[in-house]
Amino acid sequence: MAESLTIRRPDDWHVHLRDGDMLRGVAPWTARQFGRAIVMPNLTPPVTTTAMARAYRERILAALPADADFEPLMTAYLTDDSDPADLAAGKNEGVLVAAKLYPANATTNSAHGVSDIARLDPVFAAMEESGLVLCVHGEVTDPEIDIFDREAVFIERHLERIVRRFPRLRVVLEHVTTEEGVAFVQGSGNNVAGTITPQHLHLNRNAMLVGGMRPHAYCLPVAKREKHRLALRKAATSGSGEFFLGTDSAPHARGDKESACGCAGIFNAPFALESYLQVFEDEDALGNFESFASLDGAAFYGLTANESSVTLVREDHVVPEVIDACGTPVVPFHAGETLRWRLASG
Ligand SMILES: NC(=O)N[C@@H](CC(=O)O)C(=O)O
Ligand SMILES: [Zn+2]
Ligand SMILES: [Zn+2]
Repeated sequence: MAESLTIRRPDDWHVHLRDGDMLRGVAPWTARQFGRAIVMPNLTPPVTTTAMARAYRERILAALPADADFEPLMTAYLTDDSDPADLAAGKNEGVLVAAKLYPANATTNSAHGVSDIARLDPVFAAMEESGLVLCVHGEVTDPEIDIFDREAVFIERHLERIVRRFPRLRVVLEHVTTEEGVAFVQGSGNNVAGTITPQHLHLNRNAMLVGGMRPHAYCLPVAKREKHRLALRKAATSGSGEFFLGTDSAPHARGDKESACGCAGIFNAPFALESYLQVFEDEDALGNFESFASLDGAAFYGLTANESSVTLVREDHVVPEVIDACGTPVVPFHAGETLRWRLASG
């Protein structure tokens, strides 16, 4: 039984770092584990332009210790008014790495999202041309569609068309939660990939709803049936390059989650690697962990893997019940549970 594991320093291909005090409270947790991260733009107001992404990048760097070994990779939030020329310029100037498609009102701070996706075709064309990656929150918001079906329907209604129409556009189906999502990524060319969160590898919908409603297990897309969780575990641990690590760490104040209308999002940044690693060990796939965490995402984004490394050691530890994010209490994923691995050095 392996007692320690050393891998290239991993990257997080989907994270919410927020802004202000919350940013200062949570960004160090991500920078501790990851060399780079794709930073989501769903602030209020959202980060919609190259200039806003540049300014946000500066705020992130200012929120971290000067010696942090961390590079934020910036994204722009697509809206009905996105300017293809500005996005292409952002990519060419090295400010933007990706742009994010949120269907309007799909998730936290997505009220400005896109109302008619087909109208964005000129934007997708400019992204395909300039090499900007399209990151997708893949859920329809049609009130007729059951929340547990929203990912599968999004793929049918929108994603298949986008991928067919823009065959050179690199597309990431973020936080895949269904076997349909897994099959879509597997059935597409190598310009299409998926990120998988730790929570969707650990939790099914029973974990959220049986024996009491657990707001800290609620995120979007919502956890699905057990068969979907099993499909995700298989995809993540398979060693294929098309699925890679994206935590979707999404902190909300404890009071906003433990509420009559609780916010969606799970704060998993503090022990994300430990959480994923436990899954790889349980699936007998420790040998594929480095490729999922540290190699495949970089390769997809056309970046080289990090030079430095991190070591995880086998050591039981209890996850704190609450973490103080510069004055805001936030409940971390696995709060109160014992994890088997611990990040030793980075
Ligand atoms: N995942 C979530 O449940 N919430 C995210 C938004 C998102 O990624 O959809 C957030 O910003 O809080
Ligand atoms: Zn999302
Ligand atoms: Zn997210």
